[in-house]
Amino acid sequence: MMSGRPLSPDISAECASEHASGQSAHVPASCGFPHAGSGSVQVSGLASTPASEAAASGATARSASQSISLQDVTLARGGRVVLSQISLAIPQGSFVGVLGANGAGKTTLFHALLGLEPAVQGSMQINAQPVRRGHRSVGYMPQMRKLIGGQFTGWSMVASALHGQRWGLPWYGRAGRAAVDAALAAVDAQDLAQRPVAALSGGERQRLLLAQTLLDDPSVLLLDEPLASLDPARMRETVERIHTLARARNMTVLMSAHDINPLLGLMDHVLYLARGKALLGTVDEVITTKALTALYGAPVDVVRAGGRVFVVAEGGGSALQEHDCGGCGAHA
Ligand SMILES: Nc1ncnc2c1ncn2[C@@H]1O[C@H](COP(=O)(O)OP(=O)(O)OP(=O)(O)O)[C@@H](O)[C@H]1O
Repeated sequence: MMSGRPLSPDISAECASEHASGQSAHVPASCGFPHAGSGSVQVSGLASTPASEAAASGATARSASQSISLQDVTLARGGRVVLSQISLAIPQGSFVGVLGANGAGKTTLFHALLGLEPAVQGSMQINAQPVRRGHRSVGYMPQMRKLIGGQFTGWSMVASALHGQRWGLPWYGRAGRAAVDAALAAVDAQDLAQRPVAALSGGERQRLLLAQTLLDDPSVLLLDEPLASLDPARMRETVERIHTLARARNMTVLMSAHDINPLLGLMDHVLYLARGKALLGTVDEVITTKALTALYGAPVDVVRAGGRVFVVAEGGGSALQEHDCGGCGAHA
């Protein structure tokens, strides 16, 4: 078994030199290199098919019940391939944890599904329609959330996502106001409506941000690290809240995270990104030493202890980094 020393805070230099040298056997799993690769895609479960099989069988992975489907999709940022020839299908109503080290491509994937980053190749559908920008059935909580300052109240902050204006002033109308009230109620945040956002805790702000994503009653929610900055108890509470909402509304949720543990028992599936590839399946299918070693192309150990899961790279260091979790210990 491999030791679990915490990751070096400055792993980027180590990753860069390993990558430049072309060595793969000892590349720390946490590097998550953008990888032009051979196009091999490892996807399991969920009616997902390796790209080659899909092509051979003529399967298109499209059906009305599929919420998100990707066929042979390659995504790049800044001219570098981040995800290569990914094919997968996620049924409506699935609660999916999107995992991967820094730079693995979680945000890139979300941006692509939002129509913000066109695919280099391949096709993407949401609700059987080609992905396009401004899809109202897709709710999105971005990773970098600037603190809204001043005396903005919780209600105003949620309402600001409605984009209503009249005579240069915010104008939401009766339906808009009702939508804001309903969204606040959905996340149990009515008590935050009249409080200044600047005076709210991180967890309370997260509830308001979640309320914003619900305004258009989306069928798909993309949540980019919604657990960042939360303490472990708040993390679990947040995941449970989102899970309950998703089940009640039959929403598909993709939630990126650096720690799988707050999601355990609630996720239907894990989408694990590494080295330009994706592995989709249940926790028991994906979070295994064999599956992750194959995905990373380097030895990775999955350790289960005390009801928690730890993914440890060879030579120590967690394959996934903790996020704002000082002293949590190395875990996936
Ligand atoms: N605007 C950009 N221009 C060029 N490259 C980018 C840009 N944004 C991201 N990248 C690169 O694309 C790769 C994937 O980044 P992405 O943000 O999707 O990763 P991530 O899995 O969300 O990482 P993290 O967990 O750190 O948020 C990284 O190598 C990153 O440096």
